Amino acid sequence: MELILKYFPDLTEDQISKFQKLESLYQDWNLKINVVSRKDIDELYLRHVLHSLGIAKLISFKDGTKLMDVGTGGGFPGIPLAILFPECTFHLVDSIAKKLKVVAEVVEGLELTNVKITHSRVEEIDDKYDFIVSRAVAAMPTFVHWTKGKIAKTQQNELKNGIIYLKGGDLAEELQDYKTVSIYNLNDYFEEEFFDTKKIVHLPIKFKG
Ligand SMILES: C[S@@+](CC[C@H](N)C(=O)[O-])C[C@H]1O[C@@H](n2cnc3c(N)ncnc32)[C@H](O)[C@@H]1O
Repeated sequence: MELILKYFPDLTEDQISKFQKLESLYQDWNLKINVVSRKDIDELYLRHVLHSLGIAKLISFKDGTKLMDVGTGGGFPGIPLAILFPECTFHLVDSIAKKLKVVAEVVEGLELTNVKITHSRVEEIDDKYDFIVSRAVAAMPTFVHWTKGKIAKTQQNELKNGIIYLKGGDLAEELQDYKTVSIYNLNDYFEEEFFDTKKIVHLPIKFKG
């Protein structure tokens, strides 16, 4: 938890309490439904919570921003972002119901009122968002295809509406066709070795009505 405060020192009491509760909620639910690996549970705050919050080093979402987390799995990056941005709405989507059971329990345990959960493939979702966030779901061309038509026209934030994706490794080949893409290194924000290879990809998506 100190790790989160190290990089996000201005959290409210309510946010601190919610971040603290995450550990026991995930520990309990992970014993029943395994959604996070054992190693990752031991390093929940580093590998999941802080990694998810990396997005907040790139952009502080304006109140009212509408986001979807595609392939949220156990709730990452959606849950930590929903705690950090209580005035934004988060739609967490995954095609595997079992994982969403854990997400639902965590959302209930934290009394998060800005999170909606849907069991679906993202292709079936018919709505529009300022940003689609994600981590470790599909290669960018596939992901762009799946999320086509789901980005809102009206711009509320300085960063252009589109996809914000947490990715690792060498992205040059995967992203070569996207001329407007920006890549940010998470080790510019966080000093822990875990982030040395981790990046945030921002791909603005033009609205096509
Ligand atoms: C490797 S997990 C990542 C989970 C989470 N984002 C994280 O980083 O911890 C990938 C997740 O994407 C989901 N997924 C894959 N394809 C999907 C699709 N077309 N629509 C919705 N979810 C999908 C899978 O069910 C799985 O939970």
